Amino acid sequence: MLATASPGLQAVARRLTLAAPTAAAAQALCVVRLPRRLPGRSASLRAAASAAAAEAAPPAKEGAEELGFQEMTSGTRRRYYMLGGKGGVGKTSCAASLAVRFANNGHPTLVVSTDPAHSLSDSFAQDLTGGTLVQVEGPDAPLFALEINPEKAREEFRTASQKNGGTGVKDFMDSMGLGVLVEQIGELKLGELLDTPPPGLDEAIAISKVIQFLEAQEYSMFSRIVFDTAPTGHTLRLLSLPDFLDASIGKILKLRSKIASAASAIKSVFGQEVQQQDAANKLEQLRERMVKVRELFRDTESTEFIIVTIPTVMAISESSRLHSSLQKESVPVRRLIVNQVLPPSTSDCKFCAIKRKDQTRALDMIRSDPELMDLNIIQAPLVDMEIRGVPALKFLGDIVWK
Ligand SMILES: Nc1ncnc2c1ncn2[C@@H]1O[C@H](COP(=O)(O)OP(=O)(O)OP(=O)(O)O)[C@@H](O)[C@H]1O
Repeated sequence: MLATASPGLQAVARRLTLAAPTAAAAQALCVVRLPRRLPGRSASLRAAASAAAAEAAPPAKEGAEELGFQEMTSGTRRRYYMLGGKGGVGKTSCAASLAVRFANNGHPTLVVSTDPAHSLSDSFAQDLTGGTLVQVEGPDAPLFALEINPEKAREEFRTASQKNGGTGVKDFMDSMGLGVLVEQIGELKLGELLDTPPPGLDEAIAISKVIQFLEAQEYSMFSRIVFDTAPTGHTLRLLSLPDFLDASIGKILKLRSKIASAASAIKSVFGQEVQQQDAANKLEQLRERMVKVRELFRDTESTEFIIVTIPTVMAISESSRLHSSLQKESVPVRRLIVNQVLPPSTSDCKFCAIKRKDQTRALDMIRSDPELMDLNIIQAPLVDMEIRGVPALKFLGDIVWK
């Protein structure tokens, strides 16, 4: 693209990609300038935030339900917010900024990443890795982060499945004329199910792990839980996963009961019954948790899925498909964040004018898309530097979550 661009455009593009975010670059690009000094709570920061918010205010939409931050923060009953969308649109930045905003409004908050490629640590500019609760330094009320390691979470199921079967059992059952049952188990590919999991299983296990955690006393303090989910494809597969697991685990459990009587003989020779039982129990547990994940996703009282997008045709088309799939699965969606919107400016920068026109077209597309037009649209401005660290997230959060 650079090769065919005009010299002027090339110069701007070079500045876009190479330059450190200077005041001049920000002005040329008409982005919202993040205050250079971000002490977090200074009056100048608040003033800058509200000026940017006024600039980037979403157009009033007739007939749309008014959904502000007030509504998100009211009440102490626990609520879950899941942010999802296409890769790279700003899911983590929006999720982390929402978590900071909740914490600064007095809600003990937990922000969880279930994306196998975590970026919470990068976003908060703090080490939050390790798969356990880590307190985020900075906000007024307690804010904890949890990066779930899907690989680790899957390990226990894989271990159980590896114990399931083996040639010793097969030979023994063959000799008893029951080899066909072992083959049937083999066909179910129980081991493979967990060794090379179907897409979405990692994410499902990660979320189910969180549900398991949330039942523990240690987690009872959190009144707001924000999920930074994996990109769209994972989310969609995750939603269809409980049915898939229901079917395969259901078959396994049926077979287990068929085998039960014959297996008692095996037990005395190989001690395998206990292991079979163990694997089946783990799978049954997994299935139960998947059902809970599905219930959580569909609970309109406590859960909301927020789609994050950017004003480009490709991202909006994907958001439209995502919303359609979420609706089919009865997942409550009420808000759409359009991130990285160029705020209005009096600058005559040609690049910005073209870019803004493109974005305006994309925003119009949202307003006429049957899947998206009824959602509450929140516009988040493009700021002139990477949003990293609590003060920057607070800045973004104050603009986005009004
Ligand atoms: N409004 C914004 N203005 C400027 N930069 C932004 C904005 N929102 C996000 N970014 C930047 O865009 C990059 C990607 O953002 P982020 O990691 O939040 O996206 P993501 O959707 O979570 O990505 P992934 O799909 O890879 O997890 C980051 O460098 C972030 O700082």
